[in-house]
Amino acid sequence: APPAGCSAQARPCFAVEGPGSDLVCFTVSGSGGAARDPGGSGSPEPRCFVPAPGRCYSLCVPAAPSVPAARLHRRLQQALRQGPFGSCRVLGLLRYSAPGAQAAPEKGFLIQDPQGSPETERALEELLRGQGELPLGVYEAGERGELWQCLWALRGAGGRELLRRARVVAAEEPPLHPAVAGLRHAAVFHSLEAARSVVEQCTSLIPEATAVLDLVDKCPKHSKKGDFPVIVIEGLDATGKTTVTQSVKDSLNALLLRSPPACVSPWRKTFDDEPTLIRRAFYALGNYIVASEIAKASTESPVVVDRYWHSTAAYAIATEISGKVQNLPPTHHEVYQWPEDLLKPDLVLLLTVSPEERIRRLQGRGLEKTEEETELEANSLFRQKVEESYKRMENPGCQEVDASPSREEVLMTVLHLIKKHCGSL
Ligand SMILES: Nc1ncnc2c1ncn2[C@@H]1O[C@H](COP(=O)(O)OP(=O)(O)O)[C@@H](O)[C@H]1O
Ligand SMILES: Nc1ccn([C@@H]2O[C@H](COP(=O)(O)OP(=O)(O)O)[C@@H](O)[C@H]2O)c(=O)n1
Repeated sequence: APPAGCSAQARPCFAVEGPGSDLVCFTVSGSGGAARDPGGSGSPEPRCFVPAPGRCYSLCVPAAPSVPAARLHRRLQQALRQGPFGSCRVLGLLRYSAPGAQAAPEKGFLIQDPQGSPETERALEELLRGQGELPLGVYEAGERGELWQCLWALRGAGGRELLRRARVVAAEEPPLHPAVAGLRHAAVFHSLEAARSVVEQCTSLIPEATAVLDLVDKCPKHSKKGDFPVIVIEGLDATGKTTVTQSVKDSLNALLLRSPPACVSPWRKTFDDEPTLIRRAFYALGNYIVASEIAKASTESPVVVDRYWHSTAAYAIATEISGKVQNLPPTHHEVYQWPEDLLKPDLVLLLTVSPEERIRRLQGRGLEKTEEETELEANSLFRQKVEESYKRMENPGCQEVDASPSREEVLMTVLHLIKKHCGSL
C-alpha cells in the first residue's frame, strides 16, 4: 500500500538525506486556498528540517540520469559549498514519483539557512538562473504553523513566477530507499555497453574519455577464462588485500592483476573528480579491460586479482544509498548480480577485519588519524554498507575470510580455501 500522503495520483514525494541519519520524507498536497489538513487527522508535518526562525529552500535537477544532468548536479553542489551559502546546511534531496516506481529519482538539495537571510534567497535565484532556470522551492510557515512549499519559476532579468503553492505533508519512509530505483541507471552498470555509452557521452567534455574508450575497444569482447584458476581478493581499504595478493602470487607462481588496471591509472584522478554516474562507468570499464587481461593470463598461470567487479558495485551502492545499512537494496536484488557479459572468477575472497584493527592498520600506514566524530560515524556507516553489499553479492558470491590474524595465518587460510575450491595447482 502506498504510504500516507503518497497517493496513486503520482504526487511528487521528497526524501531528505541527513548525514548518517534517517530519511525525512514528505509530499505536497493541494494548492492555494486556505490551510486545511490534507493528510487527514494529524499527520505530523516534517517541520524538523525547517530551522526556526530560518528559512529553507529546495532544488532538483530534472531529467533521468545523463551526463549533462550529473554534471549540473555537481556544479550546483560545488556552488552551494561556497560564498553566500557558507552558513547554510545543505542536505541531499531525492524527488521520486511513487514508492516502488522503477524510475530513477531526481537528485537535488535542501538548503537550510539558519539566519533566514534574504541574501541567501537572492543568491539561490541567481545561481538557478545561470543554470538552466531550474525552479526554486521555498518553504514558509502559514498562520497556523502549517508548512507550505512555493515553487518559483525563475525568469530572466530578476523576474519570477509562482508555479504552485502546496501544503507540505509528512510521508512514511518508502519500503525501499528511493535511490534504489536509480542504481541500475546511475551507478551500477551491468553491461559493457551501459558503461561505455556513459563514457562516450563525455568525450567532448573530458578528453581522457576517448583514451579510455580506445583501450576498451581494443580488448577482445566476451573474453573467456583459461584453464588456470582466477582468484579475486576483495575488502575495504587496509584489510590486507595488497599483502595477501602479493603472498598468493609468490606462493602459487601466479600473475597478479588489479582493477582498475595500470593502463587506465593515469586517468583515474580525473574520473574520481567527476559525478557518480561518470566515475562508476569509468571503474566498470576498467573491469572489462582487466577481464581481457585475466582471460589471456589464465591460459598460462593462476591469476590473482586485487579488487574487481564486487568492489565497483559495493562502493557504488554504499555511496548512493544514504543513511543506515537497512537502507540497502534487499538481498537477491538485481544490483547484487554479476554482469552477464563480464568474465567470472573461480573464487572471490572477502577480507574482513574489525573496525578497530582496520584503524590500527591505517594508522600504521601513516594516514590521517584525527577526524570529527560525525565524520567517523558517517564513515562507519559507510564501511558497514560497503561490507554488507560485498556479502550480498551473488553468482559468484564472496567468501568471507577473517583477516585479523597474523599475515602468515591469513595467507594459510587463503591458500587452503584456494586449494579447496580450485583443486591442485
Ligand atoms: N595480517 C596482518 N596483520 C597485521 N598487519 C597487516 C596484516 N595484513 C596487512 N597488514 C598491514 O596493514 C596495512 C594495510 O594492508 P594492505 O595490504 O596495504 O591493505 P589493502 O591493500 O587492503 O589496503 C599494511 O600496513 C600492512 O602491512
Ligand atoms: N574495481 C574497482 C576498484 C576500485 N574502485 C573504487 O576505488 C576505491 C578504492 O580503491 P583504492 O585503490 O583506494 O583501494 P585500495 O586497494 O588501495 O584499498 C573505491 O572507493 C572504489 O570506489 C572501484 O570502483 N572498482
